[in-house]
Amino acid sequence: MESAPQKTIYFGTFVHSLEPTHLDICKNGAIGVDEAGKIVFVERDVENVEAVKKLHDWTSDAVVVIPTTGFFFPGFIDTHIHASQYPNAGIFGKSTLLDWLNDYTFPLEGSLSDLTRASHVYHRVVSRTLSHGTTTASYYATIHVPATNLLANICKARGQRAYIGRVCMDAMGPDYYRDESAAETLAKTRETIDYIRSIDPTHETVTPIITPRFAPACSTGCLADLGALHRETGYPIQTHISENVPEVNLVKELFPERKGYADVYDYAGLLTDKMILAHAVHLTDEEVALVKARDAKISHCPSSNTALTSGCCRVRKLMDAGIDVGLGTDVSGGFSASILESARQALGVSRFVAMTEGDAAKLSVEEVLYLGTRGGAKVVGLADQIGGFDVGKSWDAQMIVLNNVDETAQTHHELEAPVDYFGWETFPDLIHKWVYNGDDRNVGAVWVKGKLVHETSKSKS
Ligand SMILES: Nc1nc2[nH]cnc2c(=O)[nH]1
Ligand SMILES: [Zn+2]
Repeated sequence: MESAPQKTIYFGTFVHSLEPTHLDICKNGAIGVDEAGKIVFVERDVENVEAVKKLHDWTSDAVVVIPTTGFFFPGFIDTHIHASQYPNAGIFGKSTLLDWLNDYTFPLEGSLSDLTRASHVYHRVVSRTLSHGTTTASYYATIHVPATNLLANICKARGQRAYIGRVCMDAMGPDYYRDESAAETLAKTRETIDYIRSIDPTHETVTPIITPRFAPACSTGCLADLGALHRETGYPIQTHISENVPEVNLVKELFPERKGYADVYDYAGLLTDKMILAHAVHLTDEEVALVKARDAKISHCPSSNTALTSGCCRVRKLMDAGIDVGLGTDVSGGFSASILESARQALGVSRFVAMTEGDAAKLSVEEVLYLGTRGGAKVVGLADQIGGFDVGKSWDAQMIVLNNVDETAQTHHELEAPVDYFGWETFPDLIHKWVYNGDDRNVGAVWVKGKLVHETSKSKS
């Protein structure tokens, strides 16, 4: 469901990250958004909408007022998600990465050669991520060009900003699910790039992303070709790195001439400021320095790292090194399509690290919200457009509504949301309650570029 954007004032409390440790909470705010979905003013301590309209010579009557038990928040950015794996979310048993790929993942991905099945899966995952407030996602599809192109169509039609990656793998996987050669990998990747260019030439909504699955799944020639394609086209790249120990050892075996895992990508010309590296759990100090030197980005995927017992990522260390970090759900290594769940898991994992390495490792609620929004925007290369409520940025936002349990209140929002608001909490406390207890029932509406892309039926009034 979409509606055309019109000049609109969003009125009420808004919350967004300014820096990792600074969450800006503005009560009685007013944000003006133009027909192009751009934020044209941000006012604080506003008395009423009429005063704001007068101040800005605003002629449109469109106003969205947040319920008193809610706030506008930037849309979440999922920096790493496998759209094709969504049917397996929650199915992984006691497996670890390499056996999980063979036993659960390749068979499912292979089955999406069937376009009817792919259509079903991709519609559902886009609906689900939008309902969780994800306004931008960096997707992995499969090796199939038609199904990958279909994912691009669906994201474009639904209005979700998306990076669409055709998965490249010529050195791993069953016969029915692998590229026959590096030449085939390159040709099919170009096909998807051309298709996405044809449906969205300026990449307003969907953008191709070059997607070598991970080093062990790609021949040296394939990686080099994709590095050259990146240089030629300037399109971003996504892959996995140092997720679990057997995988790191496999890379040492397969690429003995390279100094390490990060060097495999660097040598191929893939470790650039447009690279999103998922996981980065077991990077050495030298690799952290190399990632920083190349300004490559990291997607932290805590749900997945715990589910597949891959390890505990030292996020504090990465942030302290000055690396841009965002959050990824990594469905279906991760069991949930919600970035709010990833934020919660990031809090938990950082506490496990703190139990052995000291309190400095602990992330705060403010920090994980930063990673899920402004941090994620840097990771996907859209820091100038999304991630916060600044003039000039796009209105990519979600309306968060809490459940008002004050029986004497005049206004009761109808959402049966799982975070109870008693009325005596401080606003920062409410945010903490939302992060630890909230889910998609708290998401009343979602906008991308000013366009309504999701609304829960009960929030319509
Ligand atoms: N979590 C995860 N790691 C990978 N490494 C290579 N492929 C995958 C994948 O699909 N998921
Ligand atoms: Zn992944």
